[in-house]
Amino acid sequence: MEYQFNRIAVKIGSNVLTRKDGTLDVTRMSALVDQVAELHKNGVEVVLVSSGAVASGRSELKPARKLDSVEQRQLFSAVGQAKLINRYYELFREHGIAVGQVLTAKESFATRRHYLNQRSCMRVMLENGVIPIVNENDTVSVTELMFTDNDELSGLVASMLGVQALIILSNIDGIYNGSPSDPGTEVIRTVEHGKDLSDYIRTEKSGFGRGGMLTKTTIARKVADEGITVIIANGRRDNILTDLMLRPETTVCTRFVPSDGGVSSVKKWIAHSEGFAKGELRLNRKAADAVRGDRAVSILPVGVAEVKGEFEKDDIVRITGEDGGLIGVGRVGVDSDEARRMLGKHGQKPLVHYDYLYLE
Ligand SMILES: Nc1ncnc2c1ncn2[C@@H]1O[C@H](COP(=O)(O)OP(=O)(O)O)[C@@H](O)[C@H]1O
Ligand SMILES: N[C@@H](CCC(=O)OP(=O)(O)O)C(=O)O
Repeated sequence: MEYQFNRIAVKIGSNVLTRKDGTLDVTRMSALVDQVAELHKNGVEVVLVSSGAVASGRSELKPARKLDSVEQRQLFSAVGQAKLINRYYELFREHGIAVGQVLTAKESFATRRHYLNQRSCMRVMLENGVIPIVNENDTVSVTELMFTDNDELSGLVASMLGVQALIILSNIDGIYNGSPSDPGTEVIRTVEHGKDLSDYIRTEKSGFGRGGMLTKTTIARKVADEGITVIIANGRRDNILTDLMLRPETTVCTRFVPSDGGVSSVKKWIAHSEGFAKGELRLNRKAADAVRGDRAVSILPVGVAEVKGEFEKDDIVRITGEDGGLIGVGRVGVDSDEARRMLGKHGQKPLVHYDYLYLE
């Protein structure tokens, strides 16, 4: 069989795995496992990012008192993740395939060392024919430091492992060019680099989801810019994965066309690290224009109007323009005290070298 990709990440959204009453949809899960197993047997490496812990725990329990949202998330995910991984384990075992659980948190990607550690964990699993099943560890994730949702996590995993495609499965056929429930609206089949979709995306989410279509679109764009095809499709459709892999032209989905420029491993890490930024370099107008231009330029002290916050050498900092708007993120070559001393001076080494600069 001729598959179009041989290493993919598949994100399965809460809504794909959850029935209307909140219980785990084992029939759907089993159908998806069958398809992943078929791909795996035909030599396609698959990493699964699966939601569904909170949703599947919720239906198991009747809390003794009213719980706040953090307690609910902790309790439901603790029970639900065990149930979820157990199901996956049993379903894949029927195909003779080993799976492994990777529970992670945003902090586990915070430094380059953490990031590489996560990468080696998943790489060694793939090397040994084990399918990693990744989810955020909702039992310990602190609200302010959580991933927006598993779309963000799946983008990070896809980028980190250098997959050829990230397939985001939700309960909808793709991104619609209007309200999905309005007659006359249809799925946008292809999204080219730079196409603005903001008019189409409504902020509402489906019943059990966390981030909604907005995070999917933001993540899809970022990942496609790194050279990875991103597909948003309906995980509730029969044979969706097999169809996407074998019959891409005739299967309804939204496909983000990947950029062809290769992005270095360090830049990929930086691209997904804005949430860890410790400080900020605010550029003057001339520097901002230069950085936004076509040429590859580093951030020199002479172009920085203000250094905000405290940071160490090699931390991630936000790069902003005169108006404070985000231009990019980068790994800074000096600590904040030294950066302040160098501010505005000519003939100094770059504060952020171009190789460690990711522009939005
Ligand atoms: N333009 C749009 N096209 C498609 N879906 C949209 C659009 N705008 C908002 N949505 C909503 O996004 C939802 C999918 O996101 P989400 O609830 O996060 O799902 P998941 O749990 O699978 O991640 C859809 O069910 C739909 O209600
Ligand atoms: N870690 C959570 C995932 C919640 C979440 O982000 O869901 P989704 O809307 O599918 O991206 C869980 O397993 O319930």
